[in-house]
Amino acid sequence: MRERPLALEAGGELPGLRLAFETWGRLAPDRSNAVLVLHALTGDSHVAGPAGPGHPTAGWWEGLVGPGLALDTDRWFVAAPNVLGGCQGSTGPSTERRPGRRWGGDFPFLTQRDQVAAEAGWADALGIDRWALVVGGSMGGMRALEWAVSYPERTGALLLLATTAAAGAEQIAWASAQLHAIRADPHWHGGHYHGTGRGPWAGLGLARRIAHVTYRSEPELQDRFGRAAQDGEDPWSGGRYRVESYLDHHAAKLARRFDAGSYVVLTEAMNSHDVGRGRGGVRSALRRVTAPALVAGVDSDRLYPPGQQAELAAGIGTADRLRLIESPYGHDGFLIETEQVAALVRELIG
Ligand SMILES: CC(=O)SCCNC(=O)CCNC(=O)[C@H](O)C(C)(C)COP(=O)(O)OP(=O)(O)OC[C@H]1O[C@@H](n2cnc3c(N)ncnc32)[C@H](O)[C@@H]1OP(=O)(O)O
Ligand SMILES: N[C@@H](CCO)C(=O)O
Repeated sequence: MRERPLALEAGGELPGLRLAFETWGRLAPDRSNAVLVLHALTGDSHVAGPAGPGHPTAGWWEGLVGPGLALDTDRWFVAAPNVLGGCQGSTGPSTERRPGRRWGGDFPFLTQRDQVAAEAGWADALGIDRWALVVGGSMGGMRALEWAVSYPERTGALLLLATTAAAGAEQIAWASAQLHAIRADPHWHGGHYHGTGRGPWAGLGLARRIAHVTYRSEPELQDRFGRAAQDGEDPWSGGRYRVESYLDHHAAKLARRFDAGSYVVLTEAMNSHDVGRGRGGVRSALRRVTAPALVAGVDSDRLYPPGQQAELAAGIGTADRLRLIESPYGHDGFLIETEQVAALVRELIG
């Protein structure tokens, strides 16, 4: 819980904010072994570990964090906050603004910088002045970059995965379609639906369908599903193609575990991302990074194409050449190809 309100970049302030977090390993007496892991849009603080109370699924980077793994918890103290504006324990639209009243559609507009400022306050509370490594992919990579630019003295090393210096026109365009899908749902009610027993779940599901296609690659979808019909269904008489059923599954799964209001707030925060804003542009901002850095893209990523990571690798003076994760899975490759991510972690801090 932060005592002071957080002053927001767009104006106004957010009082009484909380960030949920998880940690693994032990913080060294000199506090030099702390690693910050930042999750993507619908991720959470449960980076590793089994499913259990409060965690309907196993960790999303299972295989990366634990004894003997790349983020070896016998050596590193790994910490992961749930992003500000999210819905897995941190303050967001679904949390109470005051007793009995949720934020809903009154939750303020956030930027990645606001979210990182909140994380810096949380790091202060943990007593961590400097991270040995800050790592994140996609939206987590945006925040990792903001950490390295806003707080170079607190960022010991930097690993950026499948991310960008600034949200591009196409990324904003895809996001815009998703925002419209949610806001067009008759149960959206301007974001004030919490506690009514109903919500814009159809809209959130539609947003996830749109997003999920962008998270995967065309060859993967073609190889995996082709033109096949879903078992027992006929697309020519009201049934679905197998790929439609797959998207329906991901839509329903997200609608069960994620808040639409958070999806809107986080998507708008991603759209706002421009590390160069107020800093003389992207190139000038990237020159602020002092941490040894690695930047990697996924070779089949059509949402955050490797050209965006090439810009980062070229602009960050301390970065090595651009690395490519080889994967058929598109943007989600940074979540799925954990062995290749582990190799990058080891190269940077191993
Ligand atoms: C995994 C979590 O949700 S953890 C919670 C935190 N979440 C995050 O961090 C978000 C990050 N996760 C994600 O974005 C995705 O879930 C990923 C990237 C991990 C998914 O990657 P993959 O393992 O490649 O999953 P994939 O896209 O193949 O989907 C598999 C699911 O589709 C289902 N599926 C496959 N084909 C079909 C079909 N024709 N019809 C219906 N369902 C189908 C599978 O049964 C499986 O279901 P399950 O996930 O409920 O077990
Ligand atoms: N599948 C990931 C990708 C976003 O970068 C998520 O849902 O968070």
